[in-house]
Amino acid sequence: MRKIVIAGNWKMYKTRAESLEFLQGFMSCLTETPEEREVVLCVPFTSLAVLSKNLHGSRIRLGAQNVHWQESGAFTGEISGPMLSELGVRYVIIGHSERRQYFGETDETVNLRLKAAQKYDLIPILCVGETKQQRDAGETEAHIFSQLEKDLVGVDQNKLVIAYEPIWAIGTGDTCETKEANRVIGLIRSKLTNPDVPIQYGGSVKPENIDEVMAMPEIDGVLVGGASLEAASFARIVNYQ
Ligand SMILES: O=C(CO)COP(=O)(O)O
Repeated sequence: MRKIVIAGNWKMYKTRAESLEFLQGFMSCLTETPEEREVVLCVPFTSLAVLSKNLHGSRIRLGAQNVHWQESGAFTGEISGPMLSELGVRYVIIGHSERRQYFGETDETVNLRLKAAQKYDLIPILCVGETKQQRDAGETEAHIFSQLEKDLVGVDQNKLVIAYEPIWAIGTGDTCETKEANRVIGLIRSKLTNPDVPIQYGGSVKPENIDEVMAMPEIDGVLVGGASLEAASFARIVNYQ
């Protein structure tokens, strides 16, 4: 059976104090959530330590938003697998479209980061997705298949989550039609050697559309940006019907 993974991607939001405040509110809303749903908070590096300390004994998992492929070295501004593992981090987002677009991340570096994450016992959440231009040109499938082919070379599909995030649906309020997201995710699954890899949908997921998204048979969870920043809103998403 495929695992359900509901993850928040806080991006570059929340100070340490704001993170702690969120956690207190969020934990009080989580009591009813079915145990089999994995709940993950992918937070800025500066909030990892304080959340790790306060998550002790909780079923919420901690996630980071990037990891370098070397164990240590002269790589200013980067973070390594052992640094994250030591803090109790279990998941790490890799290849988010914002990293690919603004920070020169390529399929080659994404591949290196995926393998490094697994080496240090972190479960990577690999993000793939097309631009509006690619969609309009009918290139959605070709683009995503090319990303998967390059990104997944040598990656263990037993320790992996994939997020389908159409770039045009991120932060725009313009959600991909749930049936279309379900179709693309089915295509992604057809390219994997392990059909049980959880595949999430990401892009303008909010309390108003979560039930419809999660009713789709191919969708195994969500990667949520803006709506994960507020405790009640993310709790409603985690507690989908
Ligand atoms: O990029 C995203 C999650 O990684 C999606 O962001 P939004 O939910 O704000 O559209």
